Amino acid sequence: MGTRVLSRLGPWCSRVFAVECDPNSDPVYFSLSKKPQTAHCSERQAFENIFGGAKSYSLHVCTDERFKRAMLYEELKSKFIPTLPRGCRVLDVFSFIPDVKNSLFRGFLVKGAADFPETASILDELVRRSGVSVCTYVQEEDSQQWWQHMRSKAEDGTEVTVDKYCVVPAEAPQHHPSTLNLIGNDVFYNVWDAYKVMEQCKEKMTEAYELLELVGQNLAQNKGGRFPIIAIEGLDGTGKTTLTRSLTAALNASLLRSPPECLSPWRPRFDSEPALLRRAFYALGNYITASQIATASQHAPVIVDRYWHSTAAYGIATAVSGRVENLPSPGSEVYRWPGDLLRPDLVLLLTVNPEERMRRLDLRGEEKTREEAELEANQLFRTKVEQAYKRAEDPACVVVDASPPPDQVLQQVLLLIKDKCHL
Ligand SMILES: Nc1ncnc2c1ncn2[C@@H]1O[C@H](COP(=O)(O)OP(=O)(O)O)[C@@H](O)[C@H]1O
Ligand SMILES: Nc1ccn([C@@H]2O[C@H](COP(=O)(O)OP(=O)(O)O)[C@@H](O)[C@H]2O)c(=O)n1
Repeated sequence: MGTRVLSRLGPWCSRVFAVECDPNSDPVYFSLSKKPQTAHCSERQAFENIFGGAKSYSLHVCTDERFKRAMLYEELKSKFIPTLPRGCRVLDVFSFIPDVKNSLFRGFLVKGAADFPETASILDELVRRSGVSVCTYVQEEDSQQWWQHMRSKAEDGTEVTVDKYCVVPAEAPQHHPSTLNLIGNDVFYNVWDAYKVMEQCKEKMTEAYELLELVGQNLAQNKGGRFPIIAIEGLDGTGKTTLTRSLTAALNASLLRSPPECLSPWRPRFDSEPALLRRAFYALGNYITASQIATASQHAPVIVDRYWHSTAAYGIATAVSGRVENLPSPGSEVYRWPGDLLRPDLVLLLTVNPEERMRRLDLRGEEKTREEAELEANQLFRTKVEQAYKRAEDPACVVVDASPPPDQVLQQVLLLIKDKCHL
């Protein structure tokens, strides 16, 4: 178990736990105590709901190395969880120290596992894995209290219960736990932070190696020319491609995109990697696009189809679970622009209502990225992406109603550009 982590981030028993049962309501929060404490009836009911009538398990990825943490989490999610019998219910569980950045460990609560003996043996196997801790939740009959047993393997291979704590109710923290690790895991605020992530997999992935080479060649030039730079943002299907094309013709501009064309062949590969790598890929793509913008803006206005705000808005909305209210509040540092990335002069956020967006996507009928497919199925996620866009600062997004016909949207945008960029 991650002793180094626990010494840096405090002992296990000082952590708070959050179990998410339903994305539309608050998680159930609990902490640990050596001494039993009496819980109110409603709190006992909440524990009953999350742990169920029989023994439950929780798995926590406990390492402060972000790369290892991302890989282990993905492995549990994609390889281990699908092997559980259908009758088991799996809930997301967080363990964290309130208000301490980067203290979040993600994991899973497996409910109903005791009904399937084979599940217990699979979970037992995980006790041996470095970076993963396994706990069981047991209700003591006489006291009706739930106890968390933290398990490990002794050196001779026999299983031992290392520690045992009473599960007690905890207050909801001020900020949702899923916001604690955003910086440096889901959003990168300088090129080197994303670069370091990519470096960790360059031995195993030739795509990562080649991407790093490209970034290295494109970093020198990062100052805009004398022509304005206009980024067009919005959810898929809001009309970005249509508008960027007509705008480029109307302004005699250069059209660029993020990720840039040169990264297109590697995109499917990174889209199927764990979130940390996927985010690092898109973050680095912005720096390559920035270098192309720097050159192009010396000769003509530049239109960019998606840029940094897409990377940040999708990254934040994917990582922050549950309700829109769980997003970091407006003004939070997560909505800032990276200091080392070429800034656009104007960012336009295209918005249309969900029905119209769906109608347009159906008409287009193309293949979608996995993230876009999830987005389509999930109205809550879409709302979070749009909210994150709207909270971006310096430059903020100027919201454009993109529901009128294409030509009207173009005229509206041309007026905006004339006003803001004096073109
Ligand atoms: N203003 C508009 N009114 C009606 N349909 C539109 C409009 N803009 C785009 N479309 C259509 O909607 C679909 C999605 O537009 P597209 O430009 O590809 O969006 P995005 O690049 O944002 O995913 C396309 O079939 C396009 O022809
Ligand atoms: N600059 C960018 C562009 C895309 N993306 C990611 O790419 C996905 C959307 O890209 P896309 O190419 O499907 O979008 P459209 O250009 O089709 O609207 C989102 O899921 C984002 O996570 C990003 O992170 N940063």
